[in-house]
Amino acid sequence: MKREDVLMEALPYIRQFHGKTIVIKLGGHAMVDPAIMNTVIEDAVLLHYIGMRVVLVHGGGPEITEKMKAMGKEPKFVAGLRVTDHDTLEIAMMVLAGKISNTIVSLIAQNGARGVGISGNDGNLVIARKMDAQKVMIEDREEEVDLGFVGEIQRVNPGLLRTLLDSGYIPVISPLAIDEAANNLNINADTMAGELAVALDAGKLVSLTDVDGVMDASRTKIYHRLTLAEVESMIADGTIQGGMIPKLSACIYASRNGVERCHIINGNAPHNLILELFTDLGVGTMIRG
Ligand SMILES: Nc1ncnc2c1ncn2[C@@H]1O[C@H](COP(=O)(O)OP(=O)(O)O)[C@@H](O)[C@H]1O
Ligand SMILES: CC(=O)N[C@@H](CCC(=O)OP(=O)(O)O)C(=O)O
Repeated sequence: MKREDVLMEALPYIRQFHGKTIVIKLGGHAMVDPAIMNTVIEDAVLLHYIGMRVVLVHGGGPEITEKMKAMGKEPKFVAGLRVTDHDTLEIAMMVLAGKISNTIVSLIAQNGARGVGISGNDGNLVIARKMDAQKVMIEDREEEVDLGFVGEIQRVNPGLLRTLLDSGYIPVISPLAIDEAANNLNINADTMAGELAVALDAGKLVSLTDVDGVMDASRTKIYHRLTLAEVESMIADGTIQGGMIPKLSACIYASRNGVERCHIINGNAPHNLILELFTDLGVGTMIRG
């Protein structure tokens, strides 16, 4: 393709996205290589400079798991959610709101923009309640498992985010929330990103992970376009599993509540974010209602 054709393909998208809000979720599995992570932030800063209102929500599951193991704790997940006791919550807060948030904010500064790291508990941004015990099958019996300090989001007060965006900052959000009694709660980062996208009337929700997009059951074929009905049937028949479930549940929720497009892309290949947004075919999976 000629260089001018590349630009011409991108220009209509640049015009279309100007002024729109985009919530970008950086999965823990998409933040393993610092050099590629830098290209993701380069892309996010580019989107900011072409006039998009960029909000970053980060995960950090693998790093929380690593720190738990180093402290002799065995991580446990139920339906993709981490069982979070008091010590695990402290580790999650250190890793998410401490190390990862600060790393992303520095990368934004290195790329010439201004990031502000906040958690869902800052300024009562995200109010949650402790999630009810979940039913799981253990051998042949159904048992209830208490997830501990894991939150179910009740409401979002996006005023603080709007103020930051209006002032030209890129907010970087850690997936923690606060309950009515001011306890901190651990939230799945994809769920958090979906809720924030809806609260901000975002045009787009993009989730960066470690696979190219939503794949078939044999994990050999990627789907570039999926409808909500197709996603629901792939969850029901078990094609979509594990950490992909909260990701796609967030897409379903966001799409049903006004977010125009949701994308799942691989964050481990350089510049996939702009390739997905500014090319006709894209590189990952785009979901629409
Ligand atoms: N149908 C599917 N297509 C692609 N990946 C899937 C699918 N079902 C389950 N997965 C798994 O979901 C994982 C991504 O979720 P997760 O590990 O939670 O990532 P992240 O830390 O980026 O949020 C993939 O690595 C893959 O193993
Ligand atoms: C309740 C719950 O599961 N919280 C997640 C928060 C981080 C996260 O979601 O990170 P990824 O996006 O990298 O998976 C956890 O503790 O792992």
